[in-house]
Amino acid sequence: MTQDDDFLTGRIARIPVPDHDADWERLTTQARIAMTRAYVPYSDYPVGAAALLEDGSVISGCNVENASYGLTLCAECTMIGALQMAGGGKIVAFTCVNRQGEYITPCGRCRQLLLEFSAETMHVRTAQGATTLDALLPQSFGPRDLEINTMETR
Ligand SMILES: O=c1ccn([C@H]2C[C@H](O)[C@@H](CO)O2)c(=O)[nH]1
Repeated sequence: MTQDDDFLTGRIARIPVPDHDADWERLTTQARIAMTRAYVPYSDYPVGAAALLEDGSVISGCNVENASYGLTLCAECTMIGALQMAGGGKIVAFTCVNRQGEYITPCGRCRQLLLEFSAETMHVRTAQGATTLDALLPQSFGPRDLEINTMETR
């Protein structure tokens, strides 16, 4: 097993925030793999999301649509559910891609979902490059305002 395989399966500790294109590329690979699991009979727009957690593990998700269109779960939603089911954790880096492998930025609701499980320095890779969740969701209201530690709630 190569170091890349270890990264993809979340078995090795990583630096807190990807500094290098190669680190983002590995995370994006996980998002692309997740995208292939999407259930998108209505939009035909598959999305995959992947997050690197503080402990070095990687969690991913795909969008899951519904005949009642508005009930669609974005890839970020299923990823956050998977994160909690896997024992919780804080996200230090996140990325999201479409079928073409292009970076897309999370919708408004999903920015708030991500905030709930974010490390304070959480970075997001967008088509414009790496940025912070704070930049995508300025003046936010989240668990830190309620002095809730997301790791202590389970
Ligand atoms: O960040 C995003 C943006 C869109 N979608 C999904 C929702 C819907 O299934 C499809 C088209 O909007 O893309 C996501 O999963 N994540």
